[in-house]
Amino acid sequence: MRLDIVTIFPEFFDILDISLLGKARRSGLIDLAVHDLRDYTHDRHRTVDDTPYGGGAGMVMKPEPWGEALDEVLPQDPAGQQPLVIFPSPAGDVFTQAMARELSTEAHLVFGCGRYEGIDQRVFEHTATRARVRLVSLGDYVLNGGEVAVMAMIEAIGRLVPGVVGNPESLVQESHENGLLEYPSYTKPASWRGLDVPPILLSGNHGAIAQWRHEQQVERTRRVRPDLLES
Ligand SMILES: COC(=O)COc1cccc(COC(=O)c2cn[nH]c2)c1
Repeated sequence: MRLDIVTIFPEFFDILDISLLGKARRSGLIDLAVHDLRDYTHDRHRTVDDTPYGGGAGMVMKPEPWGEALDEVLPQDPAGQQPLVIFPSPAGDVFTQAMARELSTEAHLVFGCGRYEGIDQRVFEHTATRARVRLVSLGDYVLNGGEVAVMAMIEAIGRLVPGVVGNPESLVQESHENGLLEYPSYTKPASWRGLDVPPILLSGNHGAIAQWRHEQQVERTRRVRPDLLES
């Protein structure tokens, strides 16, 4: 999988060189490139924003730098499948585990990190003439920019790319993988500060343990996220 990120804070993504994704990058499973939007400006101050037409507070990201950055990142002659360009936005489709699973099968993802009051609307319109474009929301709150959202999405997507996580089994019993929240987990010691591990987990009866864990998932989901039981 090829990942490109366009941002005015490229150093924000240095952390992707370590941990799981660092290993996936070194093994060639994931090919990541970060692009500084300011490298596509031509004035002395490397300006990426300007005042909004129609007035109002704040600044809007200029279309020209985005156009030139995406000229470089998007294939000129999209022979194969068109890349998918994702812009984090409060106005986007909500990011879910199902979306992460779907996106983990893409060959080429491009992430555009907005800042200020947003990106000039024509960037989305023009990019849609040469790639698939999707606005994606992490939730109903506002961040100062797309970088944090992109980091979260890359982690959620990257760990689903075959080979990135050592034991694929560990991806199954997870919150949201089977539509339910995960069961509570325990490890040694069997008793800690007067708190004991549920005896069923020490019984060695794997059928009963699986049943208990499923019951815990349903009970926790009903209590914390009843909306997940409706779908
Ligand atoms: C139309 O989209 C744009 O112009 C993108 O521009 C911006 C501007 C500021 C902040 C962000 C980051 O996204 C969020 O705040 C966000 C995503 N999920 N929940 C909150 C993006």
